[in-house]
Amino acid sequence: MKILFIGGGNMATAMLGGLLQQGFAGSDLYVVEPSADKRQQLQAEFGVQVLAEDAALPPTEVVVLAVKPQQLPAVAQARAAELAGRLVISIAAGIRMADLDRWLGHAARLVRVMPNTPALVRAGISGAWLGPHATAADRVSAERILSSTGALVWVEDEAKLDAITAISGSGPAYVFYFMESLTEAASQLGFDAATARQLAYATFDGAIKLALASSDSAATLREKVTSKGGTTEAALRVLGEQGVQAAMVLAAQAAESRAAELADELGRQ
Ligand SMILES: NC(=O)C1=CN([C@@H]2O[C@H](COP(=O)(O)OP(=O)(O)OC[C@H]3O[C@@H](n4cnc5c(N)ncnc54)[C@H](O)[C@@H]3O)[C@@H](O)[C@H]2O)C=CC1
Ligand SMILES: O=C(O)[C@@H]1CCC=N1
Repeated sequence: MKILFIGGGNMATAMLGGLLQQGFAGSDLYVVEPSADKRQQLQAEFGVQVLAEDAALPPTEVVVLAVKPQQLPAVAQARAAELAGRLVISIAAGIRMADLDRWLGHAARLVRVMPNTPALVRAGISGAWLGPHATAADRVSAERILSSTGALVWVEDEAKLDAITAISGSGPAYVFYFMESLTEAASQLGFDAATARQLAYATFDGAIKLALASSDSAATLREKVTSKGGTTEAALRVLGEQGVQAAMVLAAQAAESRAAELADELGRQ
């Protein structure tokens, strides 16, 4: 299978790294990227075939649209004829199939995907939706490509990608926010910046490894830390009083609403 990426930024780099680790040959992977620096870097690091922005697209079975959402209308219109007949995988946030089809001027065999940045270290999770014109074979191809950067969850309708965006697409930022918050708490309890960071990061790392290795739920693991009348109970009481869990739910709902709004805004182009 030959795969062409349009856009050679962070997400394309993560996917290329994963594909090469999975056994794809650099000679079967192509990247269209306007930045000469990025092209040189991609070629040196991965041995992939690089092409300038206005180059004709080589014949590949799959094209991954990996430009920013705001760049996609122009890219889709410019590349419409060349994309006909190929499996198109779009990782652009907030670009709906109906709009992409309109810009292309034809119905694409599309798989829409919402990845996340831990893909950069092969620890991503992507949500994917199989468009109505894509085939069972397209689903297998997409699965092979997307699993190279981590786990994959299929959703049954396109709108569910907004919920995926709210949980795992934006989710790494929520985790980093909690990491920042625990680091700040450590600083306020008197540790220097390096020690505060070490204490907070190691705590997240250890807790996540423990949760993944354990058959206990997160709630049970939390209870196992919490001694009756002890320190954790005192801390969790404050988190409860401050409504942290309710705030998390509201935050994810806000992200989901914004995803739909963005798709409406971009779709007007
Ligand atoms: N960063 C994130 O957390 C997530 C990003 N995404 C999606 O992934 C897509 C790519 O995002 P990143 O890799 O973070 O962006 P990026 O900015 O790192 O990469 C985009 C690349 O496209 C190139 N480009 C611009 N115009 C082009 C053209 N006409 N033809 C070919 N290439 C062109 C740019 O030079 C740049 O290297 C976006 O649509 C974004 O919505 C999805 C989920 C999470
Ligand atoms: O913040 C955003 O809009 C994008 C989508 C998911 C992660 N970043």
